[in-house]
Amino acid sequence: MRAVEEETDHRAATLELIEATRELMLASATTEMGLAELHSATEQMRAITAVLAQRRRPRVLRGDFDAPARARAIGPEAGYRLFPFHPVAFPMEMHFSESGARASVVANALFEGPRETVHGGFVAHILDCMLGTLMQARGTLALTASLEITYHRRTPLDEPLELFSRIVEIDGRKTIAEGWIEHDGVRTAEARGLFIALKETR
Ligand SMILES: CCCCCCCCCCCCCC(=O)SCCNC(=O)CCNC(=O)[C@H](O)C(C)(C)COP(=O)(O)OP(=O)(O)OC[C@H]1O[C@@H](n2cnc3c(N)ncnc32)[C@H](O)[C@@H]1OP(=O)(O)O
Repeated sequence: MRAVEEETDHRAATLELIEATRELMLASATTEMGLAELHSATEQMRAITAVLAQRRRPRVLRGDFDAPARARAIGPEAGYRLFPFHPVAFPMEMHFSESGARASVVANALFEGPRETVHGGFVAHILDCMLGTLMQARGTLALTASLEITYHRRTPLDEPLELFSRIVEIDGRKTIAEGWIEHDGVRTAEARGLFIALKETR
């Protein structure tokens, strides 16, 4: 067991490590350096992996469940970063109002599907995050029961994207939420999700 202060330092250091990992993933996937640099970088990366893998936890670190609700209580000026410890999750920071949420993102080359376009699976991931985290910010522990995505037009890479979500209807344990992505003020994709509040408490 680590002491509380050490734990805080360890999480902060892990955040930096994950940020560096994201940068490494993008650089690796897009580098045009020569053979010698590629072989050397591969060797160095394997050495780093060997060090880190000596002691591992079974799962990726998670944030505190109540953190989005705390950000919502402060207001839209407070940002909540999703999955900061997860290099594969789409990096985004949400801002909550009384009725909804928004975020501003840019999708880089790692998220490409069709040429110059965000992969449809990542579009769904982004929108599920916008809806699901809004539920979480409202203090509801719920799972996505269904998620319908409509792809109106291509969502471009390397361009500013605006994300939105809001609650449409609440009926007992069932909540319908919707979200959308805008580029240059035009909707590229929309989502409508059904969320079921779990019976069990956390
Ligand atoms: C790439 C890297 C990623 C990093 C990611 C980090 C992840 C972080 C994670 C963040 C999370 C992000 C979000 C995620 O990714 S959530 C993950 C994806 N979702 C799941 O895995 C959910 C799987 N499903 C279930 O567990 C159960 O089916 C649930 C819990 C949803 C309901 O089972 P439960 O036994 O509790 O409920 P019930 O049967 O008593 O039904 C209750 C009511 O609901 C109605 N109903 C139920 N289902 C449907 C349906 N499909 N359409 C229409 N209606 C439906 C049903 O008719 C009834 O209505 P009524 O008769 O009362 O009127």
